[in-house]
Amino acid sequence: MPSNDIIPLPLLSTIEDPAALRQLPRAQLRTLADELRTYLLNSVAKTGGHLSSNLGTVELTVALHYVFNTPEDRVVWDVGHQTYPHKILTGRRDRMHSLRQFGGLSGFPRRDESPYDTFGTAHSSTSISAALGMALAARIKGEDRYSVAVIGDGALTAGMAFEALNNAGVEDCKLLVILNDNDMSISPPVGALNRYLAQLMSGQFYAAAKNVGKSVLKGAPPLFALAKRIEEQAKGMVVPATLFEKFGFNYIGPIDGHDLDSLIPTLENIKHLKGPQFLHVVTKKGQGYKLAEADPVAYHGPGKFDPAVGLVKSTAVAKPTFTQVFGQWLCDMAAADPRLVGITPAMREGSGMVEFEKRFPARYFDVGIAEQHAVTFAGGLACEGLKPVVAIYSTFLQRAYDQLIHDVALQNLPVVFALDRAGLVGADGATHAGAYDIPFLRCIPNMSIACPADEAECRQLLSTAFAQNHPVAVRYPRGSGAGVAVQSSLEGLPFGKGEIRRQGQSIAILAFGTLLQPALVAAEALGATVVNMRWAKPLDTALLLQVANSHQALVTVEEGATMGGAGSAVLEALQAAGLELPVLQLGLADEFIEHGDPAYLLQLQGLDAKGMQASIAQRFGALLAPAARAA
Ligand SMILES: Cc1ncc(C[n+]2csc(CCOP(=O)(O)OP(=O)(O)O)c2C)c(N)n1
Ligand SMILES: CC(=O)[C@@H](O)[C@H](O)COP(=O)(O)O
Ligand SMILES: [Mg+2]
Repeated sequence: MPSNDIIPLPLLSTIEDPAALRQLPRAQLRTLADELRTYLLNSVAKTGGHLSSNLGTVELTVALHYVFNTPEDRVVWDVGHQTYPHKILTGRRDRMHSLRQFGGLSGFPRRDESPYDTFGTAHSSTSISAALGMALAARIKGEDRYSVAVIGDGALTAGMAFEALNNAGVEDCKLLVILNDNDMSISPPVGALNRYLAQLMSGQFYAAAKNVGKSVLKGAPPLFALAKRIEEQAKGMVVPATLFEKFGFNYIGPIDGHDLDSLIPTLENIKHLKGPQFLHVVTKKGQGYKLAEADPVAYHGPGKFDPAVGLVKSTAVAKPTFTQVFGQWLCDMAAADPRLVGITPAMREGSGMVEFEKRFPARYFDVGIAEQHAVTFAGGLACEGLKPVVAIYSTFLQRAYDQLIHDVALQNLPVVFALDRAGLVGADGATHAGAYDIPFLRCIPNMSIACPADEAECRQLLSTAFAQNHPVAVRYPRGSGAGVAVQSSLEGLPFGKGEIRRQGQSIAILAFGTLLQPALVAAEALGATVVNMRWAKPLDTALLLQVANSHQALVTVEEGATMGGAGSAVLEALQAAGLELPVLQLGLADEFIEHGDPAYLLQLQGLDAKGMQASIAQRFGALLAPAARAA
């Protein structure tokens, strides 16, 4: 397929903002949506990004900006991974080539990027709460505008979405919740809600009302109101109210989310209704690009590809990622120990659990986007003598903090947390960075935190964690590491023990996790000692004190927030031992770190070998040998 530079996009190229879109005659919107889809596909093929969800929201985006007076009317996109069409129509078309790259457009809505991005999202299931806040603010301030939340069927499974529905259903405000139901999360959706939506869709008990509704929705508002009453009577007689009506919403749908002739009149009519409205829209993930329609999972977040060819499996022998190392360990340990159960909150692929599900279906639990539930559920399993492994991205564990404390740690339950995406993640940026887990975990009693330095240690420390009788988190980053060969043994490393990796003098670098590799390089130039600490909690205090007593200065290194992190733990331990020794803490600065190439971001944080060397030389230059000072 030719690139966007040479594909003629006569209509799309005239739309610099939604006001221009609203000037178009309705008859032209189909053409606009087609051009938008073409542009989107070509653009994401060049940058990589969340493709299939965006292909599925093209018509909905056109319809929303056409019918509503954005940005006066507020549209909040849940997760926000489906907002590329929205970005293209709201003045950012020409910057799509910079998507998810350093200094470029974010892959998610950002209030500082555009007034049309009404709320920052990326973690799911926040849209209804935020839109309700906006709707009630409008009511309080006497402003006449609509607030719209667009939420997917996957995101709707989270408790937070239901907390918001529960609150919204009794409020008299201009709130519209649009359920974008594509019958997919990242992987196939799970749970009873999904079954219920399928039932609604099957139309078995809703067909009559729906048909009445459909003709009504195309009519003028007064007619609509009349027919709505007929519809309600019909529903009252023959069908139970939907779940959403029980919550106090006026339920409308399901309607075809790719049919602008359904979407636009329906939305126009909804604008005249009073009270909270719930519109059920049915879309297809990957719509309009056959390969993505056939495999929406693979095209959920692909890298760059040629749209004419599609995704191609690389034949090069690649280093295994930490995720793969975890996935293999999980299967091996499950084969060895029947007590092991694996839990994922809707991240089967990302967390490396595809094979585990195939081999151990009875011990595999995808609980949906429900991190809080996942953690407490693990607690329950552990109470009964099972050994739960919760595979969860560091950033998403933030959701389940109280559950971690109250339901697991306080009861000292043996749950293993396989914390993937610890540290910087790259293209997803600040919302997804696993920057805070060491600080937020290490203050919890009973909790331990392992920080493997490479792939081999990752497997070993998972085994160590699994052998404990209390909660342990093993944190490892996105992608691959040093490429250290992983052994097939399930033997663990000693609990809470580090090791000296390089013996130097004057200065000792204490590395926590994968930054051990650049630390070794920096130490070579500086003549410094390097300690692979392995555990942020418990700290190997014996080793720490031994090193502290034999060096003049310490440097701590971690890919996580410096504030309150492993370096802080070292300071606390030194203080407790009454040792006064200068310590330089290297880690992520007290700022949100934007999207970009992870290696470049680490460099900007001074966490590559050169950066570490420079910081150490600057702070402790006087302690270095003259040759090292000059290097
Ligand atoms: C709290 C949280 N957990 C997990 C994720 C990862 N995640 C992003 S999109 C997604 C699936 C969302 O499904 P749905 O809302 O139906 O949108 P679709 O991808 O189908 O468009 C998941 C699990 C997240 N962003 N936030
Ligand atoms: C939107 C979202 O939360 C996920 O799709 C996320 O972007 C996946 O990240 P990984 O690519 O690291 O699995
Ligand atoms: Mg979905």
